[in-house]
Amino acid sequence: MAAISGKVVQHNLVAKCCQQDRELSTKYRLHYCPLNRRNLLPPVVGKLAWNGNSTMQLGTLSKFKRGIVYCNAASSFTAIPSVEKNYFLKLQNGSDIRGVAIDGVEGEPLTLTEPVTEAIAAGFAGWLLEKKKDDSSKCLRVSVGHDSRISAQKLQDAVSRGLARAGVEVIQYGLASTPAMFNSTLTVNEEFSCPVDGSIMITASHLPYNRNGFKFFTSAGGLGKPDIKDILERAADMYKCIANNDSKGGQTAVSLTVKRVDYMSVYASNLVAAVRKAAGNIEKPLEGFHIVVDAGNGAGGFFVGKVLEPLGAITSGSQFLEPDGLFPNHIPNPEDKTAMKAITKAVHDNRADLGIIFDTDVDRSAAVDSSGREFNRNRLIALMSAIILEEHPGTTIVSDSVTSDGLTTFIEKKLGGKHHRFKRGYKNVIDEAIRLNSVGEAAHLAIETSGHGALKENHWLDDGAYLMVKLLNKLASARTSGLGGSSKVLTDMVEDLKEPAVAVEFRLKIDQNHSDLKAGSFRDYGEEVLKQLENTVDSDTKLLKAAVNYEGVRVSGYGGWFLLRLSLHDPVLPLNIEAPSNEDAVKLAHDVLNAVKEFTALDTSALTKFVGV
Ligand SMILES: O=P(O)(O)OC[C@H]1O[C@H](O)[C@H](O)[C@@H](O)[C@@H]1O
Repeated sequence: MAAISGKVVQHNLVAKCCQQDRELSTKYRLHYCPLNRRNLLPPVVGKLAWNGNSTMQLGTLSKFKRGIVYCNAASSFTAIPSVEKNYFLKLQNGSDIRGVAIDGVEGEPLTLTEPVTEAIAAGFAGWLLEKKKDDSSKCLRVSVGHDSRISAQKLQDAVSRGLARAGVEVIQYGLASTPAMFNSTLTVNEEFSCPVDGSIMITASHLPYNRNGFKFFTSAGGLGKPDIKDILERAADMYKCIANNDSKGGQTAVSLTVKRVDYMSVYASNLVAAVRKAAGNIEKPLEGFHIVVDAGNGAGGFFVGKVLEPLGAITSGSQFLEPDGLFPNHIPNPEDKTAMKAITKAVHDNRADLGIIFDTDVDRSAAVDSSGREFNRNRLIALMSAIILEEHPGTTIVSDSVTSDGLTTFIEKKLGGKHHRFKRGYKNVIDEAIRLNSVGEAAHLAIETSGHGALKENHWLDDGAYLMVKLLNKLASARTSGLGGSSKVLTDMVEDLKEPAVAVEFRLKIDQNHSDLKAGSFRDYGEEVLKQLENTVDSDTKLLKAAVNYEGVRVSGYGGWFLLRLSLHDPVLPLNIEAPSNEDAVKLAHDVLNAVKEFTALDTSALTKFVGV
């Protein structure tokens, strides 16, 4: 743990340091704009005032004065282009912030610049301070971690500056997983400066190398859409403040303390403890199990050395554990076919008992059994449901909307649980499970086919590593109770899951510039497409609309089903089809195509190809 302090120097020197030594780059000296608490109440545009004498730390102020923003130092950037508020709002991606952090990809201009990042971090600090205003006696602390992206260090530095502007104590974790960042708001361990009041994870999950983004946490969980909007609005005002001061050239020297903490060791030791406990307090409950991990060069490599090996597992053949933000081997994403092939091959090549794969920031995962069968998508949900329903008989399993009919039958008929098929989006699924519990319906698992899975017992946190821990618990406890020593125990648990012969997904793009949109939004256009499809289905006796459905149009027919819905983020209508044969899948696709063909802004070429027209 290193405490670093510094004085103001030119930012270009900082940039040079960053280039010279990534590891040491946070030992910068920086310009600093220590907003006092007043700055962090909702800013009122047009009432910015500058106070060259105010160096008060946030925690020491007790009185609030709304509407006036005090800044007393210069920006750390030499030339800050002015941007509109809308620029910030466009960075919102559901309950995350996402943007382009590396320049050079055609058609993808840089959006997450350092000043923008700094303003976003200051916006979060402002939001957090307002939430914690009743606890004004202490200086707030915020942990910052990142995945393996090549822009990580640059953004971590900018985030730290933004937080420091607000007088917030910055605790850097370096390479970390998203769930670990949330956990740092709950862990009580003063040696590691925990719990923190808030946490920022710098990640863009499985998106290409040039993207990056932020997820935010407090002890209440991940922030939701309205909070993100609030933070971006604050950031837009903060940005003005930075740019304004920059143009005036004012600078004030203050020091910044950055603590570095190896929190991933704390987080991993909790996972180790959970498996040991489940196995009856055995020190090495996985001794003899051969488990290979594919971290896809993301942040998940820790799972081998810090979780599996202390538990006694053999991990030889694990691959792509070293962080590499160019992702040279495959996209770190369990939904990606190449990624799943890679871990399946590793299981075969090493004759392993189990394969585990994580996405870049480890909030998602999937597994592969010793025969190479995937525990992914519906099969992962089925396996997790089997485990959770053993622990909580009759409980409700909340899933996303693209889950199969076979899964419902499995959960309800075989496992005796209740399947609540809700909407796509991990936050939607988690929030729905929390809501069900609040109205008296017991739900212990919220899980998406994407590999996001959250358990009530784990604070409703979608944690890919924790999901895998539940599988390891099962392996270890089965062997302890003499039920065998291989992943067959897991495979047997989902033996009765009926899987469709054909499962396909088409992502039908809406051309936002097409005249057929009549200057309306792609969402309105997508809704019209869905309405049209619904009307067509209603008049077709071979098709049956799902009685209960929370998203898009879900229809049964020809022994299978389809779901057409609006993407959460993109101008896209994803179409999922599952059917007992290719012929039946084509029939379903054909019906959808017929219903939507007059929507000329919708790219149905892939669907047309599939039906062979
Ligand atoms: O609606 P889509 O475009 O299919 O995207 C939906 C997905 O978006 C993100 O990746 C979220 O993290 C997932 O939770 C969600 O399922």
